[in-house]
Amino acid sequence: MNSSKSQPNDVRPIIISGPSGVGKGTLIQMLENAHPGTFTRTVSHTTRQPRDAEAEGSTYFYVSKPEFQSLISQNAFIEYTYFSGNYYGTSRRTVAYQTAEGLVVVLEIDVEGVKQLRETAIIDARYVLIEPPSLDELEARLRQRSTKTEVSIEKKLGQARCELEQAETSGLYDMVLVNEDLDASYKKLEAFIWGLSTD
Ligand SMILES: Nc1ncnc2c1ncn2[C@@H]1O[C@H](COP(=O)(O)OP(=O)(O)OP(=O)(O)O)[C@@H](O)[C@H]1O
Repeated sequence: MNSSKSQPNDVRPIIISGPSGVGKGTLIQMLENAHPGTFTRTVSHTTRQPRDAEAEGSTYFYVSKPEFQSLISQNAFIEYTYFSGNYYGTSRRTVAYQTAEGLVVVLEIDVEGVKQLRETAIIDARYVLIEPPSLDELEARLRQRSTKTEVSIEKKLGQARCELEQAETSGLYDMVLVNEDLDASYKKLEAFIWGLSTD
């Protein structure tokens, strides 16, 4: 594509969802590699302690629990979650700053999160669902990628079934992409972002 230098006309954040192992990270990395300076992932806020080599503002913004809770009450997050004893959230302001700098923010948000965003209209974004060609293929990708135990692969497949059923709610996504052939999927995603037809 000839757009490697030009920014898309539509710079609204791109929200990507889909089950674990479907290829979200792979496709996002391909976008970043092909269009340096166009896309950015967002930096989340967290209450967990920084690990070695993690820097404030590049891996996370580190805040205390009371600070995080105060931000929640100010409606500062597009979405947030409490996981393993800590909060994690995506701040509206961070996304707005990145967008104002001319970057297209790419966010990975699960189907439940997307439902909430659509209901509250808290962010003006474009929503993409990545689906596997089949659950068997998803299982193959999860196995190929990981050293995880049988239990955790079964768990991910169970979650995938639920997520895909939920995602069928009409109107939730602007684009549904079945990630069968990776290069073909990438081209469709790129064309969608640049508002080009793939017919
Ligand atoms: N179209 C494709 N065909 C075959 N393999 C693929 C395809 N897309 C991605 N993969 C492979 O599937 C595996 C899972 O991909 P990836 O890690 O990008 O998934 P993900 O959706 O980001 O998962 P998670 O949400 O768990 O981070 C990787 O090994 C990747 O190389």
